[in-house]
Amino acid sequence: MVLCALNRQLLRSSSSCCVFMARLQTSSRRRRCLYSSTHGFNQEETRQKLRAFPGGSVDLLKQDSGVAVLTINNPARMNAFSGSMMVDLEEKVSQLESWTEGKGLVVRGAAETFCSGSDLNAVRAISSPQDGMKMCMFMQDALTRLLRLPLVSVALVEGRALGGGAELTTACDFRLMAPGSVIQFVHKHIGLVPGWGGAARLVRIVGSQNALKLLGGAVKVDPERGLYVGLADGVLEADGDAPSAGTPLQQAEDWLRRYTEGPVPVIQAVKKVVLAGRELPLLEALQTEKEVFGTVWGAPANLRALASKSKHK
Ligand SMILES: CCCC(=O)SCCNC(=O)CCNC(=O)[C@H](O)C(C)(C)COP(=O)(O)OP(=O)(O)OC[C@H]1O[C@@H](n2cnc3c(N)ncnc32)[C@H](O)[C@@H]1OP(=O)(O)O
Repeated sequence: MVLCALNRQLLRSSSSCCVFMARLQTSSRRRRCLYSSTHGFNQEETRQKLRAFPGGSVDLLKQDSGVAVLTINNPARMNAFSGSMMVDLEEKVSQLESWTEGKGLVVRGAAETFCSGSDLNAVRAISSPQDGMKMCMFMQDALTRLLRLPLVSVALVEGRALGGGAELTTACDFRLMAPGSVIQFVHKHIGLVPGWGGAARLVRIVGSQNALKLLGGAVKVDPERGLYVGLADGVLEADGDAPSAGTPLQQAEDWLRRYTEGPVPVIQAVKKVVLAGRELPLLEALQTEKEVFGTVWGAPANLRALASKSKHK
């Protein structure tokens, strides 16, 4: 009886694991959106609405090293997200989904500050609950897909990451903070809670106790506190303290290198198994791990390593 139940569970998890694997596959076709018409969501219609609030851009630079740089670019508004930038972000995520040679991603803001969240002018203009929900679903989809990319990603936080900007940092695998930088979930101060998936992700990163403190108190998280609560994974050298360390972007790329060094299929496989463990119940995560394992076992990188009889001293 117990075995039957276990078999049934395995069968169920095996089919949902296949769905998860299919979602993980890097392909040139556009991904299925997190929300659909059953949720009252039409992605194309929302895109059109968001484009009515122009300004700034989200820029993508794919490098031969396999590490891309995504820049939130609206310095006149402390890199706040206009509507057209939300559309830009989703398009850049689509481009990264089909980047077969990619291994890593740095997400940063232009002009030495990260991002001050939603453009408050757009927020005021689309303050109806229906439009707010559409923007929320659009950004949840874009940021969930950003975190699910088979790339190891890091948010390079200089200056401030406020509101939606703080949420964006949680859509990366890691966060590096520059001296003097601040991550702050200011939502409570403007009568909101995170809506871009930031609360759900924050709980997974720092635990529910710390998440409640950071959201409930709209706490300013500086690098020291960031390391303490586990929101930050590293702190950059201050400008001038160690000139040889390079610019913040160079430091972030150097920091990321230890995770992106190696063959593309292996790096992508590492990210996929961690993602499965992060998002799926145990049985489904195990199934996915098996599928991903099957893609690297006996593959060229594996055979080369075996032939070289490498030692791990
Ligand atoms: C679900 C998403 C929820 C959200 O993200 S809601 C948005 C949350 N973010 C905020 O409330 C940030 C509000 N802004 C601020 O607190 C301050 O501007 C900030 C970022 C601390 C910078 O302060 P300062 O260094 O004194 O600079 P400043 O205030 O003069 O700002 C320079 C220019 O940038 C503008 N700005 C900053 N954040 C903005 C935003 N989110 N939307 C629209 N415009 C924004 C600000 O209005 C100012 O423009 P201007 O020079 O007056 O034309």
